[in-house]
Amino acid sequence: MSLGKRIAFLGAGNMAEALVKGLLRAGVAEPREIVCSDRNEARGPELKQRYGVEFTRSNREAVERCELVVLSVKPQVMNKLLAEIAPVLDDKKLVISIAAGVPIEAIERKLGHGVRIVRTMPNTPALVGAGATALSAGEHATEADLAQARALFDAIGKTAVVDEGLLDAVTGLSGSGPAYIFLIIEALSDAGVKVGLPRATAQELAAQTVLGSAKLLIDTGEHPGRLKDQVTSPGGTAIAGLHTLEAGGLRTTLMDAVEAATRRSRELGEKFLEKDD
Ligand SMILES: NC(=O)C1=CN([C@@H]2O[C@H](COP(=O)(O)OP(=O)(O)OC[C@H]3O[C@@H](n4cnc5c(N)ncnc54)[C@H](O)[C@@H]3O)[C@@H](O)[C@H]2O)C=CC1
Ligand SMILES: O=C(O)[C@@H]1CCC=N1
Repeated sequence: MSLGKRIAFLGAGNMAEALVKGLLRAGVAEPREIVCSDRNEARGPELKQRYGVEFTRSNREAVERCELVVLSVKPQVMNKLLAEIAPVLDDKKLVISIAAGVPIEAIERKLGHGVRIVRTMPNTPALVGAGATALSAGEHATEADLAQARALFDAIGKTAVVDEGLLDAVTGLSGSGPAYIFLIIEALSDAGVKVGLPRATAQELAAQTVLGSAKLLIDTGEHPGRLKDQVTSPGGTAIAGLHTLEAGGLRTTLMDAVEAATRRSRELGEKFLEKDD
């Protein structure tokens, strides 16, 4: 059922579109309750045609028409956006940021103190109702604000409330994680082709194996190591494959990747704080 709130998306790119589609799919918002704004005019007809949502090139107009305001531009243009919308934002509106790295304090400073902010880090599988989002409330956001923001993201996947200091780590793991997993699926598909499978079959088997393994882990609550052991017969095929992955340093590589992305999220935040234009 619709939450009965009008939601503005300021910056209607990839992540905003994933959220819009996920929210409509879940039925928590009606198309007429969603107002997207983007400086790229071409997004208007695309989004209207795909989802029937409202579109404007004016960020201010989108803010004025909505109770919930989602900040969904890149961190690099956030300061400009905040300066533009500050005059039309008051404490009656709830601001939800999805931007990597941008600290709540910096948004509060730009928008004026007292503004109610929930900072989040979603991911693109929200588009199909399988997102993973972490949320953190700003100083002036109430319990009800956090619950409201959480209800939006609960409709399109799983949520967790964390301290703001952990959001860079979330960005490194689940925010950026779909990119790692798509790379892995692409690599497994290539591998399937290398050992003789047709491309389409290889990709279908690779994707279903990732989906099925995640579902098995979540549904059973088993430790991943135990589930791995169940695939691994003595002297069999899986242990031969695992040996090669260990020799190639897959675990370390994944840890390094999450660490690098976390670091980058922190850097984006620091740059944002330095650049107060
Ligand atoms: N793509 C992803 O997987 C995720 C992205 N995010 C965050 O979401 C935000 C958006 O990322 P994407 O959607 O990937 O980027 P994107 O580049 O696809 O979308 C950004 C949109 O903002 C528009 N834009 C730029 N300046 C604007 C302005 N002044 N006013 C209005 N619109 C403006 C651009 O035309 C573009 O359509 C970023 O802050 C990113 O950190 C968070 C989680 C995951
Ligand atoms: O690459 C990025 O900056 C965004 C944030 C999380 C995923 N993509």
